[in-house]
Amino acid sequence: QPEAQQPIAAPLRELPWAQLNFLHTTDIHGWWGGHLQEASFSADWGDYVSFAKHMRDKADAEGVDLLVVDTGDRVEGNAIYDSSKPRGKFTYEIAKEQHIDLISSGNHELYKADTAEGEYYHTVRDFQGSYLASNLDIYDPRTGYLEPLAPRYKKFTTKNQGIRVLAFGFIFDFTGNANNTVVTRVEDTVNEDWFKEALKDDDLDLIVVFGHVDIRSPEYAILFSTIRAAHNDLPIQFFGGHSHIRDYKIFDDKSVALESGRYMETLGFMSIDGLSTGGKDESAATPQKPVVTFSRRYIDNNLFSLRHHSGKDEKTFPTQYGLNVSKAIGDARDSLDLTKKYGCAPRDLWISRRPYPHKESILSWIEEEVLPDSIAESQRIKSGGKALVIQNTGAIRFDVFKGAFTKDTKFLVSPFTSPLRLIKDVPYKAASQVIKLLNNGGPILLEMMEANAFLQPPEVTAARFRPDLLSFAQSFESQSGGGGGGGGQSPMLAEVPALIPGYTTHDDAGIDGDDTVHSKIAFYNVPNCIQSAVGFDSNNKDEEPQTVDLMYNGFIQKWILMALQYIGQKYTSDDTEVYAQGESFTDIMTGWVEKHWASEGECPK
Ligand SMILES: Nc1ccn([C@@H]2O[C@H](COP(=O)(O)O)[C@@H](O)[C@H]2O)c(=O)n1
Repeated sequence: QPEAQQPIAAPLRELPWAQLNFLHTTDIHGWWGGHLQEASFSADWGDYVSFAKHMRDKADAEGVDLLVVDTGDRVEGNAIYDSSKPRGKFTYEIAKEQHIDLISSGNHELYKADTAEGEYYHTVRDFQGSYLASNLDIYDPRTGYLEPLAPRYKKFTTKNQGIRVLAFGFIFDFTGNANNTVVTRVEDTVNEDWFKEALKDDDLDLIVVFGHVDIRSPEYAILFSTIRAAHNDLPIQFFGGHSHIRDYKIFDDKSVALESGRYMETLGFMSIDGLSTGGKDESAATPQKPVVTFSRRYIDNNLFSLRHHSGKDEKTFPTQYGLNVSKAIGDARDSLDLTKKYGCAPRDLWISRRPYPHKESILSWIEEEVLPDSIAESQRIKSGGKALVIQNTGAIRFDVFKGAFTKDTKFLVSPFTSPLRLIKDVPYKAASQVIKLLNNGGPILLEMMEANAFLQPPEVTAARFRPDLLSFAQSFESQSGGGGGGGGQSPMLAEVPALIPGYTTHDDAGIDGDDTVHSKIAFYNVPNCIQSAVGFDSNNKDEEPQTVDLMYNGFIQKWILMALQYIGQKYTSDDTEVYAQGESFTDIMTGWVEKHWASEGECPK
């Protein structure tokens, strides 16, 4: 994109090409334009189209194969999707310009009935032959009959090596979908006849399981053990998503899983050597080697990396097709007026690069400034009312960088449309317990685990399977380096001068997965929810009110009501109402920025 930052040269690790190679994206969430404010991730979907073309050409020239995979959550999280009317107006047209061999749905394609229909009418059709839905059905909007959203599985033979692949496309055991789709639990799917039949095939060289599933989840554990029981020596390659992190899991010596981050930051590269091949004809068939070798690389999505890995330069990298896609993205951005400025952010605000609470925590900013200032303007507070306002941290999707706070920023931080809701005059003794139940273990958290529904940012939720992700020990002051954090550097990387802060992934294969050698960024735990007291000081016992309005993001209503029930307060959804004719947190935050950060002209650097 014309406004994107220039990529910065950095030490790179090469791509480990092999007999079968994959490019993998996941959790793009509408970031088709890439990251305009971050040099490390400044390439866009058009650049990825050019890159994939060069990679396919290279594979063809060397007689190996390349498959392109996307594992869902392409929607919600960026103004290109969320601010267009209808939502998705540009997204489907942009997405379909990439050639994708294996594609599946995420949970964000299913939260709303119209988004699932968008998937059915656009993406499933645009990627016919590639889209799989092993455990996902939709009520056909034309007939009303429940049908698979797409074929359950597919078997195909790769173009150059003649590798016979059986592929499945899954979604995790998601329970928050609208009622026009049905997700079958993975533990039930593996007992369905079609799944057992599909596995009864001896003419296979590889099974690929791809999906919107955390690679360390129980769902993938079940799929691994079921498939391994049916094929004790067959290589199985998993691709996952949903937790927004880079990760690689080794199931056994012939099965691994790759997860490739989020928001167009990462292009996952995976390769396998030593597979048997059925051959394009029988005489070309080859047996599986005694050792099957799997390798992975997480590519930072910027032009420095993409040019290097495709062996191209500034002139030879862009294809005409890729340039057209980039232009279409730019035109969409212009037509949505995404550079419209609401104000100037005076400092960086981070979701998890700073501890909470902290002056540079976006959660502290919302809790201490945005919500109290904004809700204090309401008639009920002005006329002496008091409120507790609860916001789930997972609804805050991205950091704010010092400088212009634009329409782009608004939707990156808070893309969701849920209105703020409230229950009037809840006894304070009960209302003040709710946040504790939502944050501190106990029955509500068990219910959330059971429903696979979490309130934190996904990358923080991911840490439940990976405690090493978190920088627990350090205090912010004790960390080296400013802007990028820098806590907990490994001795090896700390000795390399002037590295750019970025991903330093530690996965089952070690610490050499990232293509770009970076210095480490701190990553802190955050609570499920934050809470603001409005109209009184919650730290002053003398100001304790009798009752408060309990306000919350409408997305978490189920959990608020459940928490109240546990405390003995029997409220139902009939007792709730929308705040300010349905104003969303997104609108409230933007209004606050316009009022408090307004500024004419360029923002100070
Ligand atoms: N309308 C929505 C949808 C989701 N969230 C929060 O997002 C987090 C999960 O995100 P994924 O990308 O992993 O699906 C989770 O914390 C949800 O609470 C939301 O606030 N509003």
